Amino acid sequence: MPQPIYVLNGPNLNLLGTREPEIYGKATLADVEKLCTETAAGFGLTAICRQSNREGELIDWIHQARTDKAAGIVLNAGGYTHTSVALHDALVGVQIPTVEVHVSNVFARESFRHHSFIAKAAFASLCGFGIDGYRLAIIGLATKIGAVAKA
Ligand SMILES: O=C1C[C@@](O)(C(=O)O)C[C@@H](O)[C@@H]1O
Repeated sequence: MPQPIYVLNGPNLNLLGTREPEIYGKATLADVEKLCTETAAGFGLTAICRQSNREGELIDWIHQARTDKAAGIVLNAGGYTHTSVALHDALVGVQIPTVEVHVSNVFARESFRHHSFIAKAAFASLCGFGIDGYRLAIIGLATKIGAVAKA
């Protein structure tokens, strides 16, 4: 079985496509997950895609990623980005290379979005590329872990 990477989306990202489309665009979570699955496959990786509106469930999946020997995590923690010490601690606890992603450019928005508890536990952060940020995150993660693009 190809090596797994976890793609985790947090609260309200199930509403992508209908939620504030002027900020988040019109693509849906299903579009995000398809993009991630295809991009990961291009590097011989399997994207395990999950979304939850609950902090504890996201933490459980971060722990699960270690059990599954995941090669990496792509995480859009949504609003928990700006509040969750517990998600930060989970990422530090599992020591799996992580990329933080945001659909919107959080630094061009309200000041309460300018701080991320995830960033300190991630090796890279991407924001403002729309859903293409997930594709870019997987390419960067693949490079970091030495996964080779399939011909
Ligand atoms: O829910 C979200 C989505 C978000 O993570 C993004 O993808 O742009 C940015 C967060 O500030 C916000 O709470």
